[in-house]
Amino acid sequence: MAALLEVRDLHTAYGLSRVLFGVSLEIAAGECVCLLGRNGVGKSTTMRSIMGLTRPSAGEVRWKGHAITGWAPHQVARSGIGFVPEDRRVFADLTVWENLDVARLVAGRRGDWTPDAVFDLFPPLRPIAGRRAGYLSGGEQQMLTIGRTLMCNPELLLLDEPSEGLAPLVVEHLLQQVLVLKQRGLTILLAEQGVDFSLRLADRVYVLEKGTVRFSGDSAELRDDEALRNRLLAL
Ligand SMILES: Nc1ncnc2c1ncn2[C@@H]1O[C@H](COP(=O)(O)OP(=O)(O)OP(=O)(O)O)[C@@H](O)[C@H]1O
Repeated sequence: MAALLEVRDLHTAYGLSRVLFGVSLEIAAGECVCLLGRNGVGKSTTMRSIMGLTRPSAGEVRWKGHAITGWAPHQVARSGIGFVPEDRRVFADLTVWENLDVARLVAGRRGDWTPDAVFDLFPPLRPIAGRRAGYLSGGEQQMLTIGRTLMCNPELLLLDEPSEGLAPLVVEHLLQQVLVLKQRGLTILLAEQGVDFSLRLADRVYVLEKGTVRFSGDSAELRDDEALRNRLLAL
């Protein structure tokens, strides 16, 4: 299995506060991989380190066989990695459609995604295309943030805690929509605390604990072994 993304022995700190202590992981093209683990174990920091938003102090990020460690976030994005951050940043004063169109203008990557294709994936956004994004619900904002990232035509999508703070029904819809992306062959790295959400989506998981990988394996292994799940995730 040739890795599309390879993270090798990543160490990252915020000032003097060390957060990652040698995280390594791999994702092959078309895979959906999940980073699982409790609050504060370093899932977001791993994603931020991949994106170049927080510079690792040691280790390497390789994308399609090339080292991209230390690249600026816009260079990483232009190389084909899209990031949907935890805090769902939308341009509140722009309409839904404008939020999507802006992404197309800055993307600099050719591909199939258009606002119309995003509305096909997320039908609830179509009737509110003219509404300012600041007035959307949490679920609509999450769809828009994912849609905006898709407009940059990524080959790998990093999704940070997409289900956080959303009602169960909204999470279920979101899960179906991410499954569609997976079925279309998009490679996905997901960070989640929601174990059910993750295990239904992911092919493989990495469980993080205090900035290290405590377990890696097939999702089915965790799904079928309650004792292992309890031990790793202390549910
Ligand atoms: N900008 C920052 N400055 C200082 N410390 C930070 C910063 N961002 C995160 N941290 C700390 O780094 C640690 C790991 O945080 P991180 O967000 O990567 O964890 P996480 O597993 O994604 O959890 P969460 O679900 O809370 O996002 C935490 O102790 C957090 O307080």
